[in-house]
Amino acid sequence: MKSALCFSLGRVIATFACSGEKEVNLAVENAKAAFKLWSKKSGLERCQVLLEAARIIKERKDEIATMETINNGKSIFEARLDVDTCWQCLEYYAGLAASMAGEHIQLPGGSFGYTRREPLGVCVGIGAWNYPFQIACWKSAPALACGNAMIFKPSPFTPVSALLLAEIYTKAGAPPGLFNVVQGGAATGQFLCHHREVAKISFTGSVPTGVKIMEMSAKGVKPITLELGGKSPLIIFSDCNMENAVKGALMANFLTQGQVCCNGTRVFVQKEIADKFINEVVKQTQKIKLGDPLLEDTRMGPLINAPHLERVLGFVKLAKEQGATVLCGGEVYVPEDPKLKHGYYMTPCILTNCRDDMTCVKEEIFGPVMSILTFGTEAEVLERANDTTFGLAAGVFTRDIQRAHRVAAELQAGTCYINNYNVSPVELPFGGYKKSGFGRENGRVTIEYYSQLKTVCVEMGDVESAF
Ligand SMILES: NC(=O)c1ccc[n+]([C@@H]2O[C@H](COP(=O)([O-])OP(=O)(O)OC[C@H]3O[C@@H](n4cnc5c(N)ncnc54)[C@H](O)[C@@H]3O)[C@@H](O)[C@H]2O)c1
Ligand SMILES: O=CCc1c[nH]cn1
Repeated sequence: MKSALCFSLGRVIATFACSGEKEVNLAVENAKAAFKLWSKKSGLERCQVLLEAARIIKERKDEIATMETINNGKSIFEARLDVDTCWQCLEYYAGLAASMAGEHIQLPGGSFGYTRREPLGVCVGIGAWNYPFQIACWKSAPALACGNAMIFKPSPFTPVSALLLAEIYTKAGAPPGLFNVVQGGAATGQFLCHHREVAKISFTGSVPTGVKIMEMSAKGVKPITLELGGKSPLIIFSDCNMENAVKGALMANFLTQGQVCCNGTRVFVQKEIADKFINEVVKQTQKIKLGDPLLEDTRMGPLINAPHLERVLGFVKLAKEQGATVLCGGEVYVPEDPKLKHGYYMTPCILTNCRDDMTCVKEEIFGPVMSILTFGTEAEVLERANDTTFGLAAGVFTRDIQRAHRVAAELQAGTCYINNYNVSPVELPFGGYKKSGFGRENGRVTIEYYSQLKTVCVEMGDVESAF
């Protein structure tokens, strides 16, 4: 079976064989062998390998970013920022690996107990196509730090950059098979999820696939992390710093051509400033440079593939039919450069006159489409912002510090941004409420999702038998 990689510019750049059951079994066997060695290493020894891998990522930043741009279509400018979040992630979990420890608990009569934080075994990571290298790092770094092995399956639309990570871990001193990449789509993913020897699955992707992963993991009673989709609200109060709010709205909608899970695509603007905000946000959106993603000044490249472009354009068409007004964009874009003419480009789109019941406001579009809604009061906007089955992220722009924290506390979302949007420092946990999933990536807490706690109870006296 072959999987063709379609570069977002419309050309096939490589083909990969999809892994079947036999290859998945082999990857699991190799991972088990690597786990035996790796899980016996001290935290400091694991830290050293992760730090060396982070160093190599930094050293090869431009090469990895270029590969990611070719892999996915995002601008080289953004791909470099993604790579920064990757080596930072490895450095962060390297530090935690070295300092991982259990507790000592004193019991009566000199007896005591202690806890050991132990790895789970062979973990599986399954990734989406929007942040291919970053997703592979965000999953593998905490997994390896805790002493696990990982088999990673990238999306068949972006199979390339995870292979670079495998090469880097090996160069950094990881045992062969510790981080293995298998290629393929749903069938390969299913072999991995059903495998008896797989201890944990960490999945990033859509809600419907997340439901299937949950069903498969339930059969094997396997712990899972689900990083799923969103339809996040961004609330702009009239007392905001307008310039920052406009910048924030662009950051919340147009990174990676709008194909970002936590995008704040429902932009609620307080009525008093709506006209001014809308004018400015349209002006700035029209300035975004589309084109060859490998050029330094490009800020938006093509969407991932033709069916996805059609789907996103379909949302814009439906929004118009349902009464929304297109203030800019929402159209196919054909760059002047003839070598780009087969790319899947569209212009970034701003919709106004939106209502909460419109499809563009309710469903995840996963493209460069911002829906603007107006509101009157804080209580009203909170109710509307939370009226969604998703809960990945949310944002608020205001100068009123009490209001900012009050609103953040009321928003039903895993991450709330105050006066910024779509920054992802590795120190902060990231993950969803409601149908956006559960479990977390990044931050100290992720150690708990890749390890299990063993309690050792030690008797220092004689057994007091009940019999
Ligand atoms: N919350 C997050 O951190 C996060 C990050 C990035 C993307 N996403 C979400 O991902 C979605 C877009 O990504 P996508 O289109 O690649 O998602 P998708 O669900 O179609 O695919 C994700 C991965 O799952 C695999 N897969 C598909 N069917 C499977 C099955 N039955 N069993 C096992 N594996 C299977 C795919 O091959 C791919 O590797 C959006 O909804 C987006 O919001 C979420
Ligand atoms: O797509 C969602 C994951 C993400 C957000 N920012 C960087 N990565």
